[in-house]
Amino acid sequence: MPPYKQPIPVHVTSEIGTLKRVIIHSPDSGLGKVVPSKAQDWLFEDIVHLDTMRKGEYDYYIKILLYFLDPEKVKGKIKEIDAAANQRNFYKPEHPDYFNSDKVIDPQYLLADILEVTDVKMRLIASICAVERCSYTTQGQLMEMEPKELSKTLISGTLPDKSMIFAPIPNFIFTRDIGIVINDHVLLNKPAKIARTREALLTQYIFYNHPLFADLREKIIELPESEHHFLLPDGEKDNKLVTLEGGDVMMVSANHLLIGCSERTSPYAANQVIKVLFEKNVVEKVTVIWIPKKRDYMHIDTIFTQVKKDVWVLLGTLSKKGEELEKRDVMESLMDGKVTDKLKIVQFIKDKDKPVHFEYLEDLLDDISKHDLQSGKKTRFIYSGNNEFPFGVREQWTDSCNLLAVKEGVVIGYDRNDKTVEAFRNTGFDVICAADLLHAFESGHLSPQTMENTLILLPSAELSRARGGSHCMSMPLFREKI
Ligand SMILES: NC(=[NH2+])NCCC[C@H](N)C(=O)O
Repeated sequence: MPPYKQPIPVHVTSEIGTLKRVIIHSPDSGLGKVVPSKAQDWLFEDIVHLDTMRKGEYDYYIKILLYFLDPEKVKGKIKEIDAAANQRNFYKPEHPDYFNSDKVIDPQYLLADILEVTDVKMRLIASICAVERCSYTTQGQLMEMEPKELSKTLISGTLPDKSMIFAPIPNFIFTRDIGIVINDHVLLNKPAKIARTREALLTQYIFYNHPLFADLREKIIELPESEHHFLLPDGEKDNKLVTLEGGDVMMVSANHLLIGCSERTSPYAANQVIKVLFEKNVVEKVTVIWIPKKRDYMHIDTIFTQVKKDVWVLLGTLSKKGEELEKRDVMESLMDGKVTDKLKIVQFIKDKDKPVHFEYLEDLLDDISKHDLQSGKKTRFIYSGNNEFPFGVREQWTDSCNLLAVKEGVVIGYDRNDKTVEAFRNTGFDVICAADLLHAFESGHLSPQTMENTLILLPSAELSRARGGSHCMSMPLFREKI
């Protein structure tokens, strides 16, 4: 069997252990089909320029991930890969020159693999056509397609002749939200928004059918709906909704999972997750964080992420810091409308009746650093926008708090969040932009193994308009233990 077909280990016990395998999805043509009248429904606030997003931004993300996770694919080859004559073929999952890594994995590639099996192909086409309300003729047409082309079509919604048969799924680049690895289990998502339904369906088929995940089948967790949910009158349905997206789930240490209750993840789903995980003995502790149901904070990973055992980046206005500032200067808050939306944080421990309450986000994060991760150091907090009004909220909106750790202390973020970058520098971090980092890797001045305490800046004018950062654009499958 070629390496891509052998089962791979799947295991994540933290947010910061050295990243070894990850699922990402390069912006497909569907992102270039978003129209203003649909942008809100499809969860975009703006129209992105696809070419710039790919060449000028996302391709850097891929090269950096490959340098850290699968260096042979890129080391010494960057010039060649990006030569105009090669037309970005290295980045196209359907092309023979595709980088084809089993460490940095695109679901489009996996989907093409599983569509080789006729039974899977038939069932998936039927399911998608039911959801997308396609005609019987369209189903037949899809059945005739080659797996690689079909995979592209099922994602982008566009046939090879460029006609559109259903809506794109432009948020598929945010692979964080499709599923989450919790120790050696994977929890599949139940998206809250219709725009993300097809992503969940494709992911379900990939995890249940691709040979890479053959050893994982018994460990896939799907959340059941509440019993007899279909009998509930409309008014009562809301309380029993089971919706959950990966941006609200964080594996902070082997025994401890965080779940956000947000615009996207319902309390009922959080309850189901806790039940299943405790029953299966997957974790001992689950902390639920209620955040305001607002577009700006769609998931908890838009409010905070982890950088090192003892360092976190977070939004000040929702934290202790925010409240301290408010108390200090009432007038300022009256003038600028800065209001602290208080979070509610409750921790459940297996076999203990009484949950533990945390007043502030910093208290919880400090507890994780000191007790779960044994950092042995004073916990440090880096605030979005350096906590200066109005930069904290401005930069949070462009994902200053949504960083992906490729190893402990080395994180990828966006280049546009100047004040947050300044805050990183003040905390002793090096800051380097993606292009300079690649030069330094190619010339041998830096190496992924020796780098530490660094914020890597990704160009982000287009990517940030899709409302997600590098944390959202990654679904870690394997991280080394810390
Ligand atoms: N984990 C995340 N924060 N994901 C961001 C998803 C952004 C996407 N446009 C949406 O609204 O769904």
